[in-house]
Amino acid sequence: MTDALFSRIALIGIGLIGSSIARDVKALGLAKEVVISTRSAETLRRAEELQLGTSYTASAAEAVKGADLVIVSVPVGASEEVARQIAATLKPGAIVTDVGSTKASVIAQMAPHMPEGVHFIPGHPLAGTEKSGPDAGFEGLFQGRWCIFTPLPDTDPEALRKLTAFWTALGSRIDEMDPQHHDKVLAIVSHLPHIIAYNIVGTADDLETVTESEVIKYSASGFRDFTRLAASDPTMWRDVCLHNREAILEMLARFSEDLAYLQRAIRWGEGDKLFELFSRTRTIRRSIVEAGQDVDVPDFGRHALDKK
Ligand SMILES: NC(=O)C1=CN([C@@H]2O[C@H](COP(=O)(O)OP(=O)(O)OC[C@H]3O[C@@H](n4cnc5c(N)ncnc54)[C@H](O)[C@@H]3O)[C@@H](O)[C@H]2O)C=CC1
Ligand SMILES: O=C(O)C(=O)Cc1ccc(O)cc1
Repeated sequence: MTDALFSRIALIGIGLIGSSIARDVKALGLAKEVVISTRSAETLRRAEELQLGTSYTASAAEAVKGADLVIVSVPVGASEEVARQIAATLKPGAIVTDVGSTKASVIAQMAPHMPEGVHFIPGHPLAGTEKSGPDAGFEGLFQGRWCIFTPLPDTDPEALRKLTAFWTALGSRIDEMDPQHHDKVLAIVSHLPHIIAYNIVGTADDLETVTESEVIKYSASGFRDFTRLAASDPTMWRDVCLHNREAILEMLARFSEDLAYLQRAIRWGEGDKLFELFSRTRTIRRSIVEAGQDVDVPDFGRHALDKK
């Protein structure tokens, strides 16, 4: 049990990420009160059944009243709507943060609504799974994972220190970068892999020769990993694609170019080119494993999930 870092925390959105935060806050005693708010009445009721907080309200404006820390965990496309709802009732001196997978767009949506005296610090925990909703969350999701902050230029160092202490208590390692850099890096390491997964599973499904039963029957291979990613929440990933458009399109263009190179090498039987690339990528995988960043399975948090 850690000392309470905050008197009152408001969690807006209580799906996979919000509910995982709630579980950790409760287990670690990081706040005296945890107010939960979410748009859907059914999800709010489920959060209450799971006893994820100390009080529950459908109104985000009500939820943030008197809160020292507000964490917005909604699909990135809903960020502005939430910012508008909470702006007038935020406590002076409160820290407002988010967990969205894209950062420049979230800042553009939320920062203009933040009142003077409120500390808005955008964040992104690099931890999650393909599941969604309050039942999908679990204690320890953020343990050993990166949490990236993209602070605005005039960010109060004391507020940043408090938010760092919060995520550190959840077991995260903290990094800071500017939002544009974040969006480019995440486009290649997270957004593209999901888009590729959605695409390859869609293509397989469209192929007349690969019937549904064959996909299931033979998926105990690399394809299975793609189907896990392709099972990720459609609303969340629609929003990521629409709100990191430029960086994703840039990375997709590079990806397509490199794929064309590979295609050409296969067509012309250029085995040396294929061998050179496959050797290079194998080295990358091995260096990740050696750096201790591998979790045996290539996804975030799978260990903890498997234990459930
Ligand atoms: N799923 C993942 O693995 C990760 C997701 N993220 C980011 O975290 C955020 C939340 O994702 P998840 O928890 O996975 O999603 P989720 O679908 O499990 O939960 C989303 C929550 O937001 C609520 N919500 C939706 N629109 C709302 C609105 N307008 N006002 C109030 N509540 C609203 C939903 O009722 C639900 O409680 C997203 O921005 C996502 O990009 C970040 C890291 C990992
Ligand atoms: O399930 C997986 O493999 C993920 O990649 C989870 C994930 C999804 C989105 C993020 O912004 C961060 C992590």
